[in-house]
Amino acid sequence: MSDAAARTDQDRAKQAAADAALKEFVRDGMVLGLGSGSTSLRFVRALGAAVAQGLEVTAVPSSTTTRELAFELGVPLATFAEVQHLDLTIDGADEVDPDGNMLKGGGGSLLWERIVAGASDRMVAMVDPSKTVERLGAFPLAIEVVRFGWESTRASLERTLAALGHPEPKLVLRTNTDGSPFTTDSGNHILDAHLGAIDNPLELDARINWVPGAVEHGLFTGVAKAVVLGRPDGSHEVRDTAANPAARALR
Ligand SMILES: O=C(CO)[C@H](O)[C@H](O)COP(=O)(O)O
Repeated sequence: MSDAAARTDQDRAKQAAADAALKEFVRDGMVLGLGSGSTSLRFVRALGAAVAQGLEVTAVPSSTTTRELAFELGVPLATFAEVQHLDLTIDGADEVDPDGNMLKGGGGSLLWERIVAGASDRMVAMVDPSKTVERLGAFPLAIEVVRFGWESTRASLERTLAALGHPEPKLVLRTNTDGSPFTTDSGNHILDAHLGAIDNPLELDARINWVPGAVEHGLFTGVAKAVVLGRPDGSHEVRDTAANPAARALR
């Protein structure tokens, strides 16, 4: 299959996941968290259409890009100054394992995504088949770091990752197309850790945030309570991941 055909298939699958997430999980009166990334933007467009037809929801976006699109589409928005408790967050993911543990942050919005998901009763992930994996880690693990001393933070992270069984981890400063460092909505940088495979997601999740200067990372263990898998033919499947052992261990 050509790259273009694969992309089209992936686009259709993302659309199927976004449409299904809206239909299966969103109800009148909900306060919603909106994710970031292309699948989430598809969800926001579907949500905007539903709002135009009378659906009543309020939403808290997890990035400036998502906020701008939702605003443009007339989705009623709120900030955390107005609401602190959300019913449901719907977001995309870069990888998801059979327990529902995820790698996120490909779009660089992991910190706000984590805050929005953390304020929600329930988080549901939308994925296409290319995102489902037996073991996380082929996709780089995004680690958001404050700009001050990021080089030293990288060295500390390398030591931590090595101690956790990832010898000589490669941590790459994320850049824009012009080569300048990528900056998140919170003004931080991102280091992408190329680990290859993550055998111990729960331990890694707990340990990375101990490193001074590391603000957040893209390993979301036990966060997704369900995963909506969209397929190129427009069908979908909902996987219940609420029984994730990581979710139990975190409580
Ligand atoms: O975590 C994210 C952004 O920080 C996205 O949800 C993730 O990268 C998936 O993106 P897409 O839907 O474009 O494949």
